[in-house]
Amino acid sequence: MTSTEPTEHCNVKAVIPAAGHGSRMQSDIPKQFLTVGGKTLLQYSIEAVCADPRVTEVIVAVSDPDSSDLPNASEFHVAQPVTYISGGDTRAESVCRGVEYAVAQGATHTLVHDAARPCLPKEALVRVIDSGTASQHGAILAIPVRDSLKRAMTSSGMAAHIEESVDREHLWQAQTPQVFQAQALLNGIKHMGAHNPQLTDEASAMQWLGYQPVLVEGAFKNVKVTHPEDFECVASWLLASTTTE
Ligand SMILES: Nc1ccn([C@@H]2O[C@H](COP(=O)(O)OP(=O)(O)OP(=O)(O)O)[C@@H](O)[C@H]2O)c(=O)n1
Ligand SMILES: C[C@](O)(CO)[C@H](O)COP(=O)(O)O
Repeated sequence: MTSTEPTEHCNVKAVIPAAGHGSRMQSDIPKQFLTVGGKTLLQYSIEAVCADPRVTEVIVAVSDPDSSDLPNASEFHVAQPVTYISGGDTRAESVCRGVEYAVAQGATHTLVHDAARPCLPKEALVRVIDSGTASQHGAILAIPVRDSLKRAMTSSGMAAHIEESVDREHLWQAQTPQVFQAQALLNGIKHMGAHNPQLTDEASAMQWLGYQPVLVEGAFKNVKVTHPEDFECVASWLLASTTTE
C-alpha cells in the first residue's frame, strides 16, 4: 500500500468486543462486568470511546444480547446510541460481527476498543482517531517496550533459563483503540480467518492485506485487564478519577 490520502467524509463507529469469558482473570463473572464505584468496566470503556464526538455509534458484541442481566443500552450516559449484538467464539469473530454491523449502518471507519481497557485517556483517543482517519493505513495505540527483553529456552514454566537477550528497539506493545477503514478491516479479518491464532488484533488483519498501520502513542494506564493484578491497578485509577471529577 502506498496511498495515505485521507477519506473525505468520515463516519466512525466504535466496536467494543465484550463477549469474552476472562479465563485468565479467574473471576466469577466475565471481567468486563466487574464493577468499580457502581459502574461496570464495560460502561467505563463505552464512556471513554464516546468522549470524542466523531464516534457516531457504539456497537457492543456480547455473549447474549437478549440477556436481562445486561444494562439497558438507553441507560448509558453518553450522547451516542449504543447497540448490543451477538459476539463470537473468538475476539476476532466478535470484532468481525461488529464491523459487519457497522458497515451495514454506513460506517466509513471503525474504532475497535477492548471492553477490558476502561482507563483510555481522551487525549490518546483523539490522537488515534486523527491518525486513523487521516491515513488509509489506519492507526493503533501502542507503547514502546520499556523493559529489557529475554527469550527463554523453553516456552513453559517460570524457571526457564535465558537463551538470549532481544533488542527492544523498534518494539511496541499494541493497545486499542485501533482505527481503520471499515470495509478494508472487514476484508482483512475475513481473508485471515476469525479463528486464525495470528489474528490477535485488527492491525494484524490490515497487515495481512499489505497495509502498514501507524503506531500512535498510547498510555500506560490504558492497560487491558487480563490478570487479577491488572484489575487492582485499574480500580484504583478509576476511583481516583471519579473522586477528582
Ligand atoms: N470470544 C471473545 C473473546 C474476547 N472478547 C473480548 O475481547 C477483549 C480482549 O480479549 P481478552 O482479554 O483475551 O478477553 P477474554 O477472552 O475474556 O480473556 P481470556 O483470554 O483470559 O479468557 C475483551 O473485552 C473480551 O471480552 C470477545 O468479545 N469475544
Ligand atoms: C487487541 C489486544 O488488546 C492488543 O493488545 C490484544 O491482542 C487482546 O488479546 P490478548 O489475548 O490479550 O493478546
